Amino acid sequence: MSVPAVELVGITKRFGGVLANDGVDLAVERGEVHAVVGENGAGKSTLMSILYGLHRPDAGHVLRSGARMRLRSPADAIAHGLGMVHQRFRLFPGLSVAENVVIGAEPMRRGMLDRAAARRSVADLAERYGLGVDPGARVGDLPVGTRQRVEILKALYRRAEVLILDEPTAVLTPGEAAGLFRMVRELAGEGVSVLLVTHKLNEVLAAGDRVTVLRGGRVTGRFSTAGTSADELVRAMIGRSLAAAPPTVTEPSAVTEPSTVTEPSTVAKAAGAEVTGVEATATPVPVPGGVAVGMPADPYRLEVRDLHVRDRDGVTTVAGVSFGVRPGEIVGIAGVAGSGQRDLVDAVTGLRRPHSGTVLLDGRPVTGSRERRVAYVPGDRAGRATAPELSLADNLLMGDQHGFLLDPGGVRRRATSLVERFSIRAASVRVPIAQLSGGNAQKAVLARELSRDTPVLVVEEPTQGVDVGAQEQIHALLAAARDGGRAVLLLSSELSELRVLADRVLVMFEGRVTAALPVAQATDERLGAAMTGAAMTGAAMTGAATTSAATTSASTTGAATTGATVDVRGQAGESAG
Ligand SMILES: Nc1ncnc2c1ncn2[C@@H]1O[C@H](COP(=O)(O)OP(=O)(O)OP(=O)(O)O)[C@@H](O)[C@H]1O
Repeated sequence: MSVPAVELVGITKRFGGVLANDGVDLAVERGEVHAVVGENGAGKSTLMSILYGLHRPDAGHVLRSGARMRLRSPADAIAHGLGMVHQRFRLFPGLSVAENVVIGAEPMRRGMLDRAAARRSVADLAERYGLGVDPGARVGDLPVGTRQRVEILKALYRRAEVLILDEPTAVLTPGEAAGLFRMVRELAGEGVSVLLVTHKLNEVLAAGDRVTVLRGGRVTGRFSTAGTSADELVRAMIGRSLAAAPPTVTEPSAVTEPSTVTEPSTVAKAAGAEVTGVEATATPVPVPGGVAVGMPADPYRLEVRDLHVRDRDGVTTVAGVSFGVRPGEIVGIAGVAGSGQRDLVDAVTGLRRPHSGTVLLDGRPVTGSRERRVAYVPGDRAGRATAPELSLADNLLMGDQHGFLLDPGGVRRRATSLVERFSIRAASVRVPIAQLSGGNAQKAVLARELSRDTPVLVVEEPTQGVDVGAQEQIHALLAAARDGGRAVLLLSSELSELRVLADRVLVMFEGRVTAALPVAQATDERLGAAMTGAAMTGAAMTGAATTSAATTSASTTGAATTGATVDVRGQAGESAG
């Protein structure tokens, strides 16, 4: 047998009382795609960080082509031919692809950056590995999938022969993910070894050669992907099959208050805001107690009317979007990154003031804080959802502090109960949330927001970075929130997730809704076509008409104009609509 390209031997790493890696052995052959899987907190990131020189192990060592490496920092790892592509890219948006790739290792000519040489070598590399990147393009103008290739090019430019990819498809569309894996296979064919950390077992089985499974810091399985099923991997990961023991879930906070408004606004109807062809097919959702919610006749809990949002540079990112979400309904939003869905969510949650248009909760336009009526799980967990230096307990309470100000015992009790209910793994509720594994921090945010007693729930990428067992649990919780009568707006780049959870799926492209489909009609083909603007599907026809109809209506109908402008200027909007 050949000498492995890299070999981790007996790696042990503790963080205080937490044993993150416990005598881990892992060998990666030259030209092999080796997946590392395991539930949240299993120790995958810690192991990769040790390999990349970001953490020092307490015991064990790392061999490169059979020779022991000294890894004091990433610079040592890079010098030994290792490269890592993190989930959060480290690129300068204002610089070109070539400048980003060579930065820190620039070709110089008479003391100056040799731009021509930089472009040439980046173009050569891109060509050699079939990366399809224009070296002269400005990184800020590139889609996410292409930015990721720039990160990979950066590593290859530094002569990486072992590439660590940390959940590389978390930010990619299905098409981009397929492109990435074609490229990964190409790289492997050229002799590059790829370490792939992911929660997506279909990717592991499709793109990997071998798999190492971690659980509680130890290796619990080694597989060749040939002849291995996803279920075998799951059992090694979580100790059971997924179907064997579905989690029992109780709705954390059923919303019982009745809606205050009984009719969707006539203005909205006149403007075509109700996407009729699709609404009529909405299936009633039975709930315990025999009451059906989500009936076509139910008024909207959340309604968006002819919303326009502009970014800081004045560019329109949401261009006339209208839809409603009824109690007991999950409306999914799909779209390639940058299609306006993030700004739409910002406007719905009150984080961004729309340029025009209205957001209504239970029929009333909202202007100020939505904190107490809209629970929100942001996609950008580290940036928006948590205060990293605060404890897990404090983070579990954020937004709900008032009741607990004088009751530290209450804070701890509530936190402990959420930790149990959501199976959050942490040494204690007192540790800073930054010390939790990515998936466990994500579960904490979901626990906090799902347990808040709000009629509307807005969730972005709920299962990004969480393990398969937790994915199942989170899906069950979202379904329970829906069945308890909440209106749920779900943004997800996982089409399969939208299909499992949503009652209807809206697709956004260039700031508009290009498809509005009941879930039964939301095939990959239809969604894919709408995501690239190639087709207008189902009620999107109406949706497109909605834009112009609403504009006309807004300019000719006094009530509509009032509704829109009152909301935008932040004046008392309660009487409008
Ligand atoms: N800097 C740190 N300080 C304290 N504890 C840490 C630190 N980094 C990781 N841990 C702990 O080590 C354990 C392993 O975490 P790690 O991030 O390696 O897991 P993971 O398998 O990558 O999880 P995920 O899939 O959620 O990203 C967890 O219990 C985590 O809380």
